[in-house]
Amino acid sequence: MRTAMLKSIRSSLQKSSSTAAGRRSYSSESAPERKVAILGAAGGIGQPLSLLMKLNPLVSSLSLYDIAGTPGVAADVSHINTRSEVVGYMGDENLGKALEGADVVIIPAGVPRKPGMTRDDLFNINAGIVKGLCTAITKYCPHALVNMISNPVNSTVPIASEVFKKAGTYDEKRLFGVTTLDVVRAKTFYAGKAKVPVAGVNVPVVGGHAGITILPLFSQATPQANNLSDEEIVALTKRTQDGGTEVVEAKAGKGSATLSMAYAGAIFADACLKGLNGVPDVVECSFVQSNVTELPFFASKVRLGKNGVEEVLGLGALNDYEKQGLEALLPELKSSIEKGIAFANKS
Ligand SMILES: NC(=O)c1ccc[n+]([C@@H]2O[C@H](COP(=O)([O-])OP(=O)(O)OC[C@H]3O[C@@H](n4cnc5c(N)ncnc54)[C@H](O)[C@@H]3O)[C@@H](O)[C@H]2O)c1
Ligand SMILES: O=C(O)C[C@H](O)C(=O)O
Repeated sequence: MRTAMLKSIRSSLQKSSSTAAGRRSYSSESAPERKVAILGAAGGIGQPLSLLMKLNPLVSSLSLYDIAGTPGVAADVSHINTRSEVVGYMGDENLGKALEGADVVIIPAGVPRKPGMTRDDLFNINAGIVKGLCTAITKYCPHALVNMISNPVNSTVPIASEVFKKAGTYDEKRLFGVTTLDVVRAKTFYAGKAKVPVAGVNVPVVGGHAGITILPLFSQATPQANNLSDEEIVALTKRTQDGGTEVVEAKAGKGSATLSMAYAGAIFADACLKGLNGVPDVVECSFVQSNVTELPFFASKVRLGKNGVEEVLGLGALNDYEKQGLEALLPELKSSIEKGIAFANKS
């Protein structure tokens, strides 16, 4: 999937460098019309994500919304000679127009961490932002696939589900917490340690998206590396769990992961679009409503289809270390989920 996306980005870029590019018709123009809305499009994630979605030939309409700054981002991105029409919308009064008819809504709106903060420290601000945006989704595009990036994902996804339930629009197949960055990191770190080409690596990451709730399953990594010790697997697990903090500390007060997140968000949105378009066997990890554990939401591999989630796949066989990790994460994840549900129902 990633290779396919890179190919399509490369092919778009190659076409851009041709003088005849503007007159060429792209084969993807025969793909269905798809509107993608990005809420928080002028932010650190929003801007590169807008660029990557503009490069995606499956998108015919790209709607960029933020409380400020979107006219500039939209004008800039709109000059790229790819398929989608780009429109920027700014301010609450334009949110409805931004969302109307959207097939996929990606939400990176909200504040990022600073060093010393946990993702849960963002709850007080981001919970309200997500609640407001999801309320608008119930009115203007209740059938859209929602890709939630705003942190704490372990709570913002339950908030969204409650907002949708209250409005009578909830469809568990259409709500996703974006945990793709954990998979991206696990692949990169594993390939580096195992000394295998990263392009062919796959690592499922399950649980949630914060600290120990992020559980990479290196026992299921492909290709299986036999050259890694137990200590190295523990270190890889910890690095994956702390990947976000590694970036927050390196940025030293200037925010959290934006570029790698935009990449991960673009991969996940691309998978959603492929699923909607009927491409078979599109599988990504995501934090979704789930029966895989006793918790109502859990990240695991998910098969995407024409209605969103087609199948939530099980965890597969875990080794003892991963079983311990699973037991350890459940209480924290449960309390983050409950915190989100309680917030959404408070008013
Ligand atoms: N899921 C993940 O893996 C992951 C990875 C990285 C960051 N994040 C989270 O993504 C969020 C955004 O991070 P960032 O670095 O882009 O932050 P940022 O501050 O650079 O950008 C956030 C944008 O949201 C906008 N915004 C605020 N309130 C809004 C509203 N009501 N409607 C629309 N837009 C609104 C802001 O104007 C800003 O442009 C943070 O919560 C961060 O923790 C999640
Ligand atoms: O770590 C953060 O605060 C941002 C994001 O969740 C990440 O994993 O990079």
